[in-house]
Amino acid sequence: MKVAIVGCGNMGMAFAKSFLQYDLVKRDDLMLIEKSADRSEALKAEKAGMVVDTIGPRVAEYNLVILSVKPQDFASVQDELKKVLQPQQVVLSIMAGIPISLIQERLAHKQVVRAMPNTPAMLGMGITGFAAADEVQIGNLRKVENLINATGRSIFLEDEGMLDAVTAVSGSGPAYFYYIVKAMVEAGKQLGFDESVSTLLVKQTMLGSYNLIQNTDKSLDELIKAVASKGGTTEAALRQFEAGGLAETLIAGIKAAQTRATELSKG
Ligand SMILES: NC(=O)C1=CN([C@@H]2O[C@H](COP(=O)(O)OP(=O)(O)OC[C@H]3O[C@@H](n4cnc5c(N)ncnc54)[C@H](OP(=O)(O)O)[C@@H]3O)[C@@H](O)[C@H]2O)C=CC1
Ligand SMILES: O=C(O)[C@@H]1CCC=N1
Repeated sequence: MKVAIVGCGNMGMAFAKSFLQYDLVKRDDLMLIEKSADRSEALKAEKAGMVVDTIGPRVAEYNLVILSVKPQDFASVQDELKKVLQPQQVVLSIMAGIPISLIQERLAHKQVVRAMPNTPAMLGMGITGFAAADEVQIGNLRKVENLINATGRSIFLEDEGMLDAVTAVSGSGPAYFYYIVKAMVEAGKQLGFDESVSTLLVKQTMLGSYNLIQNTDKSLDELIKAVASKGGTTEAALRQFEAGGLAETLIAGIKAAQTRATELSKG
């Protein structure tokens, strides 16, 4: 399969590297289209594929074209892409917010898949929600799904409308996790640990707790209860979180991310 990637930043490269790692795409069959000169130099040094700075006629030779520029940059690629796209090609967009119908209209192209991955894709541990236009041939959809699965796990959504919710929950999710880790590390520092010790305490706690979630049949409430002894320390912390509306704030933040995804769809 020949794959062209338009915009080779964090996510474009996470995809490229996963495809190469699982040998789903050969280096010679990968075209990396990147505008930034610094980034292009770095990509050339990595020898991950052919690096070019603009969309040209050769893009027509690729089976799949991945759009991984920022949503705000879609306008800067749509006209050049429209000129070269062929009906049998598939476009896979990972741009937040922008709906399939708008991509189809701007590119005058029918076979469009839309996906929302997350940065753990860099380690092959991502989770991606994806949806497809009715016009995407089933064989093509399977091929795209296989490529996405090289970056981790995936969920096919019949209802494209839910992709903005995927964006809010798991697309942006890694940043929420880092934010909480950072606050816990800061708390450890304020309690007297130096940064490295505090970071070790928090990282190992997160790793162990994640594995407990994965390896138990207890619910999250039961897991919390198993830590929070009656009249003990955890209860004191949880009471403070409740008083500060921590859960409500997190939920409101995630809803704000969904609202922003919907705004991005309007360009
Ligand atoms: N980061 C994340 O966690 C996730 C991001 N996404 C989506 O993935 C997309 C990419 O995000 P991310 O990888 O973080 O962004 P990056 O900024 O890291 O990568 C985008 C790259 O595209 C380049 N670019 C911009 N315009 C063009 C152009 N006309 N031709 C070729 N290259 C161009 C940018 O260059 P320059 O910097 O010079 O503009 C940049 O290097 C976004 O649409 C985002 O919504 C989806 C899921 C998760
Ligand atoms: O913040 C963003 O807009 C992108 C989409 C999901 C994660 N990063």
